[in-house]
Amino acid sequence: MADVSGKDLRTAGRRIARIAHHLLPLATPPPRPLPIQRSVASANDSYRRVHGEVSTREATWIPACDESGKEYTDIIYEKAVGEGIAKITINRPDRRNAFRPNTIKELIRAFNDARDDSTIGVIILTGKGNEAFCSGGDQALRSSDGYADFESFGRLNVLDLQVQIRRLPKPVIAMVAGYAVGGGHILHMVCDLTIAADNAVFGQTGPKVGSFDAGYGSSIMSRLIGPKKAREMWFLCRFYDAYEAEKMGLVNIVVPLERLELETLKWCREILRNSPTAIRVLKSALNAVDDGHAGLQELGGNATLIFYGTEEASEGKIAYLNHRRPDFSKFPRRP
Ligand SMILES: CC(C)(COP(=O)(O)OP(=O)(O)OC[C@H]1O[C@@H](n2cnc3c(N)ncnc32)[C@H](O)[C@@H]1OP(=O)(O)O)[C@@H](O)C(=O)NCCC(=O)NCCSC(=O)c1cc(O)c2ccccc2c1O
Repeated sequence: MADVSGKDLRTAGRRIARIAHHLLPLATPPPRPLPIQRSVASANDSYRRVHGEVSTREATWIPACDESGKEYTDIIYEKAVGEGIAKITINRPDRRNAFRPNTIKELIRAFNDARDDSTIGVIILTGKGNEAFCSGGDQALRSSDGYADFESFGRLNVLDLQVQIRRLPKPVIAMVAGYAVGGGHILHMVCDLTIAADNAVFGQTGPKVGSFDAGYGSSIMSRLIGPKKAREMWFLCRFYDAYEAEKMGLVNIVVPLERLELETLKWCREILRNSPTAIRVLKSALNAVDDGHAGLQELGGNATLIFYGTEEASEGKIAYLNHRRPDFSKFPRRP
């Protein structure tokens, strides 16, 4: 009998397995990959023992205003009592929360306030009611040079809002119930995270109504879902339900409509447990490559911000103010 080594046996075993695989009846489905686990919910790791469960209770919201003290008409701006969470709600439900220039001006004011308020760590953007997050620009106000409401000239000021959200050094979470379409779909895409209710519907409509967003609306989408799917979304203008959107990478999680706010609050509270500076730097780092010079500026600004808190940076400033040479000799030149 021939001398068969262990290696030969293993090779033969692999070949037989390969052939057997091809011979399997077609009806036998290949093994399904295990469902992706969202987070490891080990009940007893030391982090959980120290920090406890993240609360899923409701928040107590109080109306907020910005330094202008002006009333909001198109949005609702609120802060959660004692929580570090701001909520900005587009409040035009009878228009499926379509935005007009004034809506965008108010959103910009509220986002600025939430950015400057050091008690706020996370911002939720949402739409009033369950029918729509936002249906984009108000078509009734579209003119030959943008959208015009109280002014005689048109605007595309939603583009300024998109940039503001992208550069805002705190996480912005889109909380989506109902339609997020057209410019509303772009708004959720520029947010850092999207929590979708199971009734959410996503899609672009621009080419159907003679419009397009060739800025973030195209480039961020392509990054999020890939160039082929982005073409599909823009060229065909189909709508996608929440689960399809989740598969495409457009949303982080789909939850029952009635749990939408509680789940969003849980995500906010989980973020708020973590280091605000780490979150801030990470947001700018995650955007840096795509945002080019503006991305580097944001990331670089964070480096300067952190450096200003050091003794080494202070030495430079104090020496200048005291008209003496700075003594940097005591600071290490780290490898
Ligand atoms: C969102 C819908 C799919 C919802 O359909 P549904 O059947 O549930 O509701 P209705 O269609 O009956 O709507 C109820 C009510 O709301 C009005 N409405 C809804 N959306 C808008 C809107 N966007 N503008 C104006 N009015 C709206 C609707 O007319 C009804 O009013 P009634 O008086 O008749 O009761 C469906 O409503 C829908 O498809 N809406 C339109 C979506 C759309 O095309 N949006 C605009 C795309 S363009 C855009 O948003 C845009 C965004 C940008 O960021 C840009 C950036 C740079 C350049 C251009 C941009 C741009 O154009």
